[in-house]
Amino acid sequence: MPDRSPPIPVILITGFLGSGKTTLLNHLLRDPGMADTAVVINEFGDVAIDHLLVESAVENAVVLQSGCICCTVRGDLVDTLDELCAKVEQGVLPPFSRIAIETTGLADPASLIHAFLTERLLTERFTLRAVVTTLDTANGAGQLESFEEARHQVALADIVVLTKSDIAAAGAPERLAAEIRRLNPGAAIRQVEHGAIAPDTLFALVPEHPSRTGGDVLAWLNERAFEEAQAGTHSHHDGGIAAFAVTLDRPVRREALRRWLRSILSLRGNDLLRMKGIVALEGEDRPMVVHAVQNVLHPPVQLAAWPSEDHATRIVFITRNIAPQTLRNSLEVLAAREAA
Ligand SMILES: Nc1nc2c(ncn2[C@@H]2O[C@H](COP(=O)(O)OP(=O)(O)OP(=O)(O)O)[C@@H](O)[C@H]2O)c(=O)[nH]1
Repeated sequence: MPDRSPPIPVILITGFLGSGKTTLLNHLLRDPGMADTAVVINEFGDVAIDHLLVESAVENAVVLQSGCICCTVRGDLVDTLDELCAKVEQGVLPPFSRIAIETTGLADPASLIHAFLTERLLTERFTLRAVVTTLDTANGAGQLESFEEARHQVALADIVVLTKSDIAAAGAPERLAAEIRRLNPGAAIRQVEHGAIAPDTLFALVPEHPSRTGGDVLAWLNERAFEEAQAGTHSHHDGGIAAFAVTLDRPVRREALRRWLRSILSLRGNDLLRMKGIVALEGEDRPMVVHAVQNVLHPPVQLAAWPSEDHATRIVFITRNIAPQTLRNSLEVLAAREAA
């Protein structure tokens, strides 16, 4: 596959066991606009079943059978996507212009996201367009309370699709949406019955990752949602997950930012579920966009210009067992040192 072609977008569909991933995927694949989608379905256990349930694009489905995608992702994912590209080159499979990956219900999507950010064979050819998490409205609250995987799936989502509201108690979608906003204030939330949503409508909910060429950085950061979440009440069933925004009104030196990122990721990377920010650099009029998922830092991107009048540094965090004040303090120390 030529390296110069634009990266192929990847849609990651995750969500707890039975939450409606396959139902949603089937519906999306029925849309003519999704005809050139390759589907990768991860199975847990010896017997691959889910790919039999995906109705369309079956000839493009590739099943990872060597266990849970979240444990063995690197080799498997690279091999699988390689195999897919090779089959296209050999004319065995039709060309595709996007990939949809359905994970097992017990997958922690962090390892997959890591792979797409760090694995050269993947970063060269693919770009993660959206992480879509299905959450069963009837059972979601209990799953979030009992299973760390379910909390991570929600914390790392760009879009949470609330399924099965047709069979849930009255008020359940609103209660669950409040819980989701607390875990991941930046995620878009959409109630969908039996997977019935058009792909264009679904993906319009996610701004693309900002790059040198633009992108809606303010929508991507969605900092206001984090501030509102901070102001809200806190539950005792959150597994130590906190979502908050930190702002700094003094610019920081490029080198100091680099050191702060390195130390925070190496010391607390595992508990830093997600970090996104726009940073004012001392002596420079173009801000830096930073983005990390656990201990993996996406290469920082310097934007051509500030996206609005507000030139303050804003960083949003979703953390596990890290007090917001700890991160706030470390950033303030960074800024104060620069000012000294
Ligand atoms: N009533 C109702 N049932 C739904 C809805 N969405 C999915 N289902 C049903 O829920 C069951 C599980 O859906 P799947 O799409 O197989 O869920 P999944 O997340 O792929 O399941 P696993 O792959 O086993 O983790 C199926 O019987 C679906 O028909 C919905 O919005 N309402």
